[in-house]
Amino acid sequence: MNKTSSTPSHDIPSYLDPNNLGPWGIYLAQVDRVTPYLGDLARWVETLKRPKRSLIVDVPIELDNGTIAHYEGYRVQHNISRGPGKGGVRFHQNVTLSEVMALSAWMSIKNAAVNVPYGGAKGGIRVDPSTLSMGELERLTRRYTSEIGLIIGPSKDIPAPDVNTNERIMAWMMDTYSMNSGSTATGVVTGKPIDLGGSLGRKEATGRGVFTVGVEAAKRIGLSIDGVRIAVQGFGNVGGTAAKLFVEAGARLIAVQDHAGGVYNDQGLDVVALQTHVTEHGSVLGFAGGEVLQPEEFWACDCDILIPAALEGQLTAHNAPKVKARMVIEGANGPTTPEADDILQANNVLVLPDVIANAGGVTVSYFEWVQDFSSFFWSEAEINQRLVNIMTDAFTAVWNVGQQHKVSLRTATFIVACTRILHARAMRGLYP
Ligand SMILES: NC(=O)C1=CN([C@@H]2O[C@H](COP(=O)(O)OP(=O)(O)OC[C@H]3O[C@@H](n4cnc5c(N)ncnc54)[C@H](OP(=O)(O)O)[C@@H]3O)[C@@H](O)[C@H]2O)C=CC1
Ligand SMILES: O=C(O)CCC(=O)C(=O)O
Repeated sequence: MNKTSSTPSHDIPSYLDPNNLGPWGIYLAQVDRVTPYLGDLARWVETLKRPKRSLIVDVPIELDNGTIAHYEGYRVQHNISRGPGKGGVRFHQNVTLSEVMALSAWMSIKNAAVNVPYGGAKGGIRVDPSTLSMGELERLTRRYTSEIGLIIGPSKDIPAPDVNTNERIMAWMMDTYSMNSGSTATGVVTGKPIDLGGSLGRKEATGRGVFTVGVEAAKRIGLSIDGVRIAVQGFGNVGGTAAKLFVEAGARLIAVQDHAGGVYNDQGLDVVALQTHVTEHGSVLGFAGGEVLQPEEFWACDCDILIPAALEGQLTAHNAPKVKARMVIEGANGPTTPEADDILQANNVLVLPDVIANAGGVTVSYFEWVQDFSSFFWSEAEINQRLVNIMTDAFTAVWNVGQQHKVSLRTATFIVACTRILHARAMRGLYP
C-alpha cells in the first residue's frame, strides 16, 4: 500500500464510534476527562481509546430438542501493556460488543489502579442462561472456550466469573482449555472451585473490597458504619456479600432491588434470611421480612450508602437527583452515567467508582493465579488480609490524588491508572 492511500493515524474505525451512547461512549467520555492530567503521557492517550484485540465468535450448540442454536460471543483485550489480559466473562441477553469493549477497558483501569500486573480484558455471550438446561449451558461454555482459545491462556489472557457465570462455568472453561492444549492448565481462569486450584476468599472478594473501600471512605467523611442505612441494587455475588459484611459491621440493610423487584424494611432486612429466600425463589420478590418497593422508589430511599451492584447505566440524569445517600459505592461496573456523576457531585454525594470499589475480585483472582503458578496455597485469613491491605493502599492513593487535583474519585482513579498504563506503553516503545 502506498503512503497516500494508507489510513490516517487518527482515523476511527466504525466500531469505535466516539458518539457511541452505550458503555463504550461512557468510557471514552471518562478518558477525555482525565487527559488534561496526564502531562507528557497525553500523547499516548489514543492507545486507551482503541482495544488491542476484539474477537467476535459464533458459538453453535445442539439444544436438548435436537435443533442447532447459534449465539454470538466476544473476548476483547483492551490493553496488555502491563501484563496479560484479565477480566470476567458475562452471560446475558443484552451483551454487545460495545459493552464488552467498555468492560474490558474498565478492567485495564481497575487492574492498574490496584497495581496488579495485568492488562484489561472481558468476554461474554449474548444469551439468557436461565433459558438453557445444565447440559446446554455446559456445551455453550465449552464451545465458547474453544472459540476464544486462540487468544486466551495463563500468560495471555485469564478469564474469570462475572454476571451469570460462576465457579462451575470456570471449571468447564479450565477443563476445555486444558483438553485442547494437552495439559492441565489451572492458571487459564480464576474463580475456579477450590478443589481445582481456586482460591479461598475469591467468591466473597469483590463484596469484601466494596466493604473495605466503603469503610475507608466513610471514615474520611465522618460517617459511622454502626447504624448506617444501606440500600443495595443486585443481590448476587457482589451485592449479597457486600450487604452481609456491612450488616455484620453494624449497618442496617433497608432496601434491596433485583431484576424481578424490590423489598424494603425501615428497621432492617434480615440479610441471611433474604439470601436463603433468593436461593430458594431466585429473587427478593415475595420476601416476608419486608414490604414491596417499587423500582422508581429504590433510588430515592432514605439511606446513607447506596450500592449499585447489578448492571451498567442504572444511575442516570433521571434518578440521580433523587438520591439521598451521602455515598454511592459502585459494586457494578459502569452503573453511573457521566451526567449522573455530575449531578451526584453537585449534590455532594461521594461516588466511589467501580474501577477502585469493585477491584477486590480481580485482586484475589491475581492471588489465585499466583497460587496456581507456585502450587502453594494460602490460608483464607492471609488472603483477606492481603486483599484489605491492597484495597486500602490503593484507595488512599486515589483519595490523595482526588484531594490534590480537586477532582472526583473517578477521575482520580483514572489519573493513577492511566499514568501507569501509558508509562508502561511509552517505556515499551512502538516497534517490534
Ligand atoms: N463477580 C465479580 O467478581 C465481579 C462483578 N462485578 C460486577 O458486579 C455486578 C454484579 O455482578 P455479580 O454479582 O457477579 O453478578 P450476579 O449474576 O451474581 O448478580 C447480579 C445481580 O444483579 C441483579 N440484576 C440483574 N439485572 C438487574 C436489573 N436490571 N435491575 C436490578 N437488578 C438486576 C440480578 O438479579 P436477578 O438474579 O433477579 O437477575 C442479581 O441479583 C456486575 O456489574 C459485574 O460486572 C465487578 C467486579 C467483580
Ligand atoms: O477476577 C477477575 O479476573 C475479573 C473480575 C471482573 O470481571 C471485574 O472486576 O469486573
